Amino acid sequence: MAKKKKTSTKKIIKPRFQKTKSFFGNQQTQTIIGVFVILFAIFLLISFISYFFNWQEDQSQLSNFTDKNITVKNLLGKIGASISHFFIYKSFGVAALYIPFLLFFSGISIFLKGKLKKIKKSWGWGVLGILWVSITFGFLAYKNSLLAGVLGYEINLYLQQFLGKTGLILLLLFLGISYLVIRFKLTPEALKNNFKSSKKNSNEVTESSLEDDNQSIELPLNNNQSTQENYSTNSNTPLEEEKSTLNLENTIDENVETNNVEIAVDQIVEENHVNENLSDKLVKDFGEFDPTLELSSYKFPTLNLLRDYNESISVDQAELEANKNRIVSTLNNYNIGIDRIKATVGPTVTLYEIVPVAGIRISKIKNLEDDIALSLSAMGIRIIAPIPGKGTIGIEVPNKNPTMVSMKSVISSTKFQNSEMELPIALGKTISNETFVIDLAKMPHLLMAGATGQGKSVGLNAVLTSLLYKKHPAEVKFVLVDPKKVELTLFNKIERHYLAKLPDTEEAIITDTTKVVNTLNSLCIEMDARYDLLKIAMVRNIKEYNVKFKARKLNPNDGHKFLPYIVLVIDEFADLIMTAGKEIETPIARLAQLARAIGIHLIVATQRPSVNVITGIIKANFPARAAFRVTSKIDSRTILDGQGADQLIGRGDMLFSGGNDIIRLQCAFVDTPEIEKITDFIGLQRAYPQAYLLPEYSGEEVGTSIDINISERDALFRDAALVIVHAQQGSASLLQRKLKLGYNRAGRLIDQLEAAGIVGQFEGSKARQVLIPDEMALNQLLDNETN
Ligand SMILES: Nc1ncnc2c1ncn2[C@@H]1O[C@H](COP(=O)(O)OP(=O)(O)OP(=O)(O)O)[C@@H](O)[C@H]1O
Repeated sequence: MAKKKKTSTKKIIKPRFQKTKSFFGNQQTQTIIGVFVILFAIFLLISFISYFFNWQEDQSQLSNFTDKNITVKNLLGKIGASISHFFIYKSFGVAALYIPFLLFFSGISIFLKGKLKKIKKSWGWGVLGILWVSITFGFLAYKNSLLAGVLGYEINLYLQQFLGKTGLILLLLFLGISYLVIRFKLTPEALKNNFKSSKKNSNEVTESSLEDDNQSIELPLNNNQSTQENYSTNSNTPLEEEKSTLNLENTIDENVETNNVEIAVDQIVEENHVNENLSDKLVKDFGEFDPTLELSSYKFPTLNLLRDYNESISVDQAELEANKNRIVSTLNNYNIGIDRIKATVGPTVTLYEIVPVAGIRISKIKNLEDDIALSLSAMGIRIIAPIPGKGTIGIEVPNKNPTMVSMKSVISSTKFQNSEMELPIALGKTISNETFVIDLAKMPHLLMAGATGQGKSVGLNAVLTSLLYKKHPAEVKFVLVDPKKVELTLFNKIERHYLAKLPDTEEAIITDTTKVVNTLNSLCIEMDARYDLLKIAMVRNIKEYNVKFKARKLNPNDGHKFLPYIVLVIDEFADLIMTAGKEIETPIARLAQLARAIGIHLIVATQRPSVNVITGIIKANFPARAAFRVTSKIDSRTILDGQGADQLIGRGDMLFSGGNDIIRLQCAFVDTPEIEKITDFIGLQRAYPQAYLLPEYSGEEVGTSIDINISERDALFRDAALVIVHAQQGSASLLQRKLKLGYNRAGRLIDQLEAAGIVGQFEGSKARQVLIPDEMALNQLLDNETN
């Protein structure tokens, strides 16, 4: 609970704070502020110094600050005199001189983009020091008004009242010593060590000067006498002196014999060491890695690009009353008594929450759904029995005058604006008129279904718009698949900002089935590559990886890079499955199963949510489903695992299931002109040199070579041959249908069959001739080949 409260306060403060932060974080602003502070410090220093010489004469003039006839002697005029008077005379006395120095170093620090923390620290200590000096002078030199300053003197008097003079002396001593100990780490040990090291330094100086005096010592083998002298300078007691002399004599004797042999000693190479971990140093020097830097001047689309609609929900009291009466009387007809009834008016539907009298079975009301709908003579009635989390029964009845939910209203909601989700999507509004925001990164894939004209494309646009309003081009990339070739074309304008594509392709938006297969396989390669990067970085998901990369803990020379999220949007999925079958389903299923951790998320929309389109394996990996109106209960069950989507009223009325509960929403409406404005706004800004490039996938071309090696034949070659021979018809579409293959693969198989001499040559629109009469002949041919 407490935690919740905390986040909500944070949410309110953040946007304004972020603006200020980015203003001050701006390099130009920092330079200007830095220069200003440095010059102001110099201004203060000059005026302070000048004040010490002229204060008595200037002081009397200050009361007439605005009088033109009155002049002051301070080098920096009336303002200089006034400021100095305030800081020196009225406040801290001579200690105020430290203020310009503090300002000067702060200015330098800001100018050189130093750390704010350091500046704060030096000010903290500086102000304490100034106070201490001022109070101490207030106590010791109270007669000199410039030494102490009024403030220092007054504090000193105040403290004297409580502590007496001796007490104050002791307190000042204690504070002064504590200051030195904490600020400059001045402990007795430190002083002792300092003293020792300075003594040692002076010894070293003496020794080295000795060496300088007696250069022959460099070659001890030739000059015994001086060596002895040199060593003995280090001995302390006479005994030690004697020992060392003895030892030396021995060595010297040996050396005398060998003194002609030269010895070359390799220089000892000292390894370099650093005091700071490299990544910490990099972060300190350059700050955290900022992925948005390349497009640092990028501006997010503004809210005024979105249209305003008249959106205030009007509550029609008469309509509410009439519906209530009809509900009560219908239920009474079936002997269901009602205890209480409450209405919540939403944008498209009104929820009537009913508390039945004790003893009524909920299933009884649920079974009467159609009868109630009939008696209310309205489509779109949905009965929720019971409402999860409440003991009531809900009946949703469409409003006579539904209200449109504009994209602007959901994008501008604080719920969306303050959301700290990875991939926030404002889908629409709930029945209680709250903006409904979901995190695509958590879902992690979304399946959208709805009959034609019920709002799917608008829904997809709402998803993309949400991401464009919240994510920088460096953070998210879209792969758009649009077989209809019309829905997503406008997004072409933001290709170099937000889209990803295969290398060597012209259009980023994919409309062709072959390219879809290649792109899906390329995404699988990207997925595997990302998993490798995650493994090397020893992190579990893209979020942790990017945090580590930003903290400069991953070296770009090892292949590490900032990983943007990739959102794959497929419109008209049914079309693709029908034309390319397994070739599409396999990579989709693979991506859906594995891609969540590495930041690839799928949004798949289909008109036909039938089981051969949304297969078990796809369904199992898409826990989040959005259903617009569908035409049958079966379709509703396929998409939502429950009915209800067939009861919706269309035009963006939708049910969303995030895994458990099903929520009724009115999808936000965004029109083509609005999308055009947004994409224009983004598209006209500076962009990356090209779209984000996906890894190359070398899908084989159709029918390139007839000379196909037996070992390179498709695994389904024999099955395909059988199909063709049985049907006596050499067509690729037959293979597609019978073997559930994609167009490409079927085409490749036909080529292989031609190379094997099973079918004849390509004859335009006619099916190819089949050259093998029956299965036996086929077996014979294939067996001969292997022998
Ligand atoms: N959220 C909404 N609010 C209000 N009206 C909507 C909403 N969504 C869709 N509509 C209306 O329904 C029409 C059709 O919507 P849309 O083009 O999204 O349908 P669709 O499901 O994509 O159809 P198709 O599958 O044929 O492309 C829109 O032109 C608009 O008038």
